[in-house]
Amino acid sequence: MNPPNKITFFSRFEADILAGKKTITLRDESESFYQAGQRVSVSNLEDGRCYGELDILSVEQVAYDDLDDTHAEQENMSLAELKTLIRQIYPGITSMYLIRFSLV
Ligand SMILES: CC(=O)Nc1ccn([C@@H]2O[C@H](CO)[C@@H](O)[C@H]2O)c(=O)n1
Repeated sequence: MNPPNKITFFSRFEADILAGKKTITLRDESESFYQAGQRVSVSNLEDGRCYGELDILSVEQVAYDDLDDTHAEQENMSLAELKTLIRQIYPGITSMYLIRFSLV
């Protein structure tokens, strides 16, 4: 089975993604199937509305404890905000998948 060629984000990130201010996302094992070179449609989780396409540039594992200011900058937030957010979305997670993307 081919991995789904779509990715969803919380709708509050749409503006940052379209402006090129958010260029990475951190996901758990359930979304580790994305592959560099893949083109995916991007849509809002809440209403399913598709608003563009992303090229997946890389997928690599990263530990929660290794998140740094560079990751936060690529998420267009502070490191404290990013770590709090991850704790909310993925309670107790220690290892994630860092997915780099560019808007098509
Ligand atoms: C919609 C859905 O299924 N899942 C997720 C999971 C994560 N994220 C964002 O990725 C970054 C790191 O986790 C942060 O910016 C998160 O808010 C998201 O938008 N949607």
